[in-house]
Amino acid sequence: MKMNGSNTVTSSEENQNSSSDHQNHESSKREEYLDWHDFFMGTAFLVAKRSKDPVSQVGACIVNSEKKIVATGYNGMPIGCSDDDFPWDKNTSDPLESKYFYVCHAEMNAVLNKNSASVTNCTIYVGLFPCNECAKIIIQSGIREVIYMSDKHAHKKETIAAKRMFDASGVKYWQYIPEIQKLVIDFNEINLSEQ
Ligand SMILES: O=c1ccn([C@H]2C[C@H](O)[C@@H](COP(=O)(O)O)O2)c(=O)[nH]1
Ligand SMILES: [Zn+2]
Repeated sequence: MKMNGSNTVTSSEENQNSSSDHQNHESSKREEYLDWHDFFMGTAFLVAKRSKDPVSQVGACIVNSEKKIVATGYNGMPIGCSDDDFPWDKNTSDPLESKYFYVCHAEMNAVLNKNSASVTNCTIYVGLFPCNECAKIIIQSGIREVIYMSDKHAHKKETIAAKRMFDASGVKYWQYIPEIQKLVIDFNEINLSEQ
C-alpha cells in the first residue's frame, strides 16, 4: 500500500495499488521506523555531539504538544567566551580555572534557544537528569515534563533538590529506557537504497 505525503491513503490509490501490493512487499509500510521517544532522545544525544566538554557531553531537546521540536541545546561556553580560552578542567584548586563557573548547561541553552514564543506545556528530553539550577529554569519556563536517560547523579544534593522542586511544582519526570541500545547514522546509506 502506498502512502501519500500526509501518510494517509486514498481509496482510488488503494484500488490502483491493491494488485501490486501482494506481489511487492517494498510497497508496504516500513516497520523499523524510529518511535517518537527514540527520535527526540536521539536528537538530544546527537545535539550533545556538539559539546566541547571533554568529560560530559549533555544534550537537550524540547518538544511541544504537537510533537514538534522547538529547541535544542548542549553544554558549552557562553557566547563570546571562546572554547579555546576558557578552561575545561574539573578539579582545580582555583575554581576560576575550572569549567563549572562558566559552562552553560544543555537545558538552559535549549530553553534560551527556543524558536517558538514559549515552551509552556512542552516536554524536555535530556541525556542526564537536570541539576537544581536547570530544574529552576525548566519550571519557570513552563515545561511540564522531563524525560531523561541517565540518573547517575541521583545521590547528589543538586539532583535531590531538583526532584524536590519538580515534585512541588508538579513537573512530571521519568526515565526513558529505550528498547534499542544504539542509533547509528550512516551517511552512506542514502546512496545504497534503490533508485
Ligand atoms: O543539568 C546538567 C548538569 C550538567 N551539565 C553539564 C555541565 C558540564 O559541562 C557537564 C558536567 O561535567 P562533569 O565533568 O561530568 O562534572 O555537564 C548539563 O549540561 N546539565
Ligand atoms: Zn544544569
